[in-house]
Amino acid sequence: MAPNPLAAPRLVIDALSAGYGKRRILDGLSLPAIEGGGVTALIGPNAAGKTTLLRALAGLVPAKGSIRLDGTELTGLSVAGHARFVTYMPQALPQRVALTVFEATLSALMSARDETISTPEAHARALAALERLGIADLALRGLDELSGGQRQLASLAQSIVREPTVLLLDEPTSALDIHHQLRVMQLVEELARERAIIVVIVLHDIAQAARYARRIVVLENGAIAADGTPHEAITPQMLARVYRVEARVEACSRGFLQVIVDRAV
Ligand SMILES: Nc1ncnc2c1ncn2[C@@H]1O[C@H](COP(=O)(O)OP(=O)(O)OP(=O)(O)O)[C@@H](O)[C@H]1O
Repeated sequence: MAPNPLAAPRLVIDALSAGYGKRRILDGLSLPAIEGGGVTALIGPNAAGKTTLLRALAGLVPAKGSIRLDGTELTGLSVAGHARFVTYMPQALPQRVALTVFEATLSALMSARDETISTPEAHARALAALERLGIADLALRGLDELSGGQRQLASLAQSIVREPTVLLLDEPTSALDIHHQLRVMQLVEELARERAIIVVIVLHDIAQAARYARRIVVLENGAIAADGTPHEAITPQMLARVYRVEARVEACSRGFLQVIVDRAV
């Protein structure tokens, strides 16, 4: 059964195991449904398994167990089968290929669609994606001529233009200055609400995760260490246990949650 486009989609992960060769990184991981309409941030220390989880959701590492998007079981589908529903933006910046930013965005759109789409409409959508990210001025520049941050924005344009039901973003702001970090986070949050899609985003900036995500999932050693609203998940106790830092969690004058780290322990 195809996902119902009228209702916010639900992604249910049940007893998911995934890894590399014989090495299991996720071992029977289950999560209450991730719902569309808001951002879910996936945080946790280095090597916790965050990328592995996103890659398993995108069908890019072998996985056992169940990943259900509404009525559709994703495990067992081919990479192309996953791509009908899920778009994954990897942490590594895209290869230096000889396409312009516009051509790469257009090509990402065309490769994601089952049905045909008229050329003017495809062009309009590609341009709209670049405009939303504030990089329309880069449309005719070659991908191989861009700075690291510009390449990250171009890569993000290729992900959002596909209009997936599930958007998985692995540290999409790691190369960006503070203006572009906030711009991207605002856009991602708007897209989740406007299109009622599922967005799962891996972030290392805990305060940014708290500000833009509706739900925070903390991963540690391939298992869930905390899961809830930012206030529920981000606590001094969690930071001490999972990140091994002594930290205070306080609201700033505008009510945004701040993490003040005093020392590593
Ligand atoms: N291609 C691979 N082959 C073998 N092991 C891998 C591979 N990719 C990752 N791993 C291992 O899987 C574990 C989890 O890695 P993963 O990249 O999922 O962590 P992460 O939470 O995303 O980390 P980081 O925050 O450092 O990016 C690590 O121990 C890592 O060494």
